[in-house]
Amino acid sequence: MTFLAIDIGNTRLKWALYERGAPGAALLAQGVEFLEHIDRLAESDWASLAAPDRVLGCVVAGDAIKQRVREQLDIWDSPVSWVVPSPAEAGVINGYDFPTRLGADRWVAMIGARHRVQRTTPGRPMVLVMVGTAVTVDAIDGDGKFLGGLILPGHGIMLRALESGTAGLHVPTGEVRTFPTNTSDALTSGGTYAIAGACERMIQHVRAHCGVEPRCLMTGGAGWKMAPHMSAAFELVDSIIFDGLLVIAEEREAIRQRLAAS
Ligand SMILES: Nc1ncnc2c1ncn2[C@@H]1O[C@H](COP(=O)(O)OP(=O)(O)O)[C@@H](O)[C@H]1O
Ligand SMILES: CC(C)(COP(=O)(O)O)[C@@H](O)C(=O)NCCC(=O)O
Ligand SMILES: [K+]
Repeated sequence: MTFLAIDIGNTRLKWALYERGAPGAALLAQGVEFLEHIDRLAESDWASLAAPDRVLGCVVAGDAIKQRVREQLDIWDSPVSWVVPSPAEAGVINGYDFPTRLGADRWVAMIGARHRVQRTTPGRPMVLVMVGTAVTVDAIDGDGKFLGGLILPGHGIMLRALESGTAGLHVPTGEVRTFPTNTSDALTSGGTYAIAGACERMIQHVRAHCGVEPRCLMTGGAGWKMAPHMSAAFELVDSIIFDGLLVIAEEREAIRQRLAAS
């Protein structure tokens, strides 16, 4: 039962093919495509893959992009589903005012992260940071309840906003410095520490609310840029969204089999 997991963000599509749809399954192939190039997946990366038995995706890039990916998936007859955030799934309770309005990537990542935390430090609250096009900083308590989260601009959006709103900030990328002494370093450091500061605040909020030190996990395409500059110890786990899709796939298959047997 091979399983294709797909994560479509606002910048890139990430995919991973597993031997089966369950946590710990062997990874058979994976790839990344910028959204500009997704229309060639069927004739490039996916052309050499055998049809997966199941496909599960999460998408936050909008309906037009989703439709273009559906067309690429048409090379196979595989059943395709997309995750829609619900009030509760796979051990996570959705605290959003309107649960379906939560980003599907955040929901799936929280499920993946919760399972990782439960395996090793059960009952620990956590702070989950995703550094992609945007940055999200989400809090989950010890019972698996999503308390709420922050959304802020990612590095690229922050820089473009500053460039377009000013006359004097068109400069090359700089370095992260404690005391930046040129415009490039000031911009790069400002963005990095804005994100780091938001994470620190959320850690304080969770600590105060739960009375326990949270576990801190980080993922996303730009996570490696942020990780060295965090003051708390963050575990960088690239696969959190795929881990969440594997957990959801396994749960849904178990439910399907129970229904079929009854
Ligand atoms: N080698 C790289 N290729 C693409 N993006 C990168 C790379 N290194 C860092 N990034 C950063 O990662 C972000 C994309 O991360 P990703 O998690 O794929 O975002 P999204 O899920 O929003 O599509 C880009 O906005 C960019 O800032
Ligand atoms: C916050 C996001 C834009 C992050 O997207 P990304 O950076 O992964 O492309 C996405 O999760 C989203 O569109 N969320 C819907 C709104 C919400 O979560 O409240
Ligand atoms: K994402």
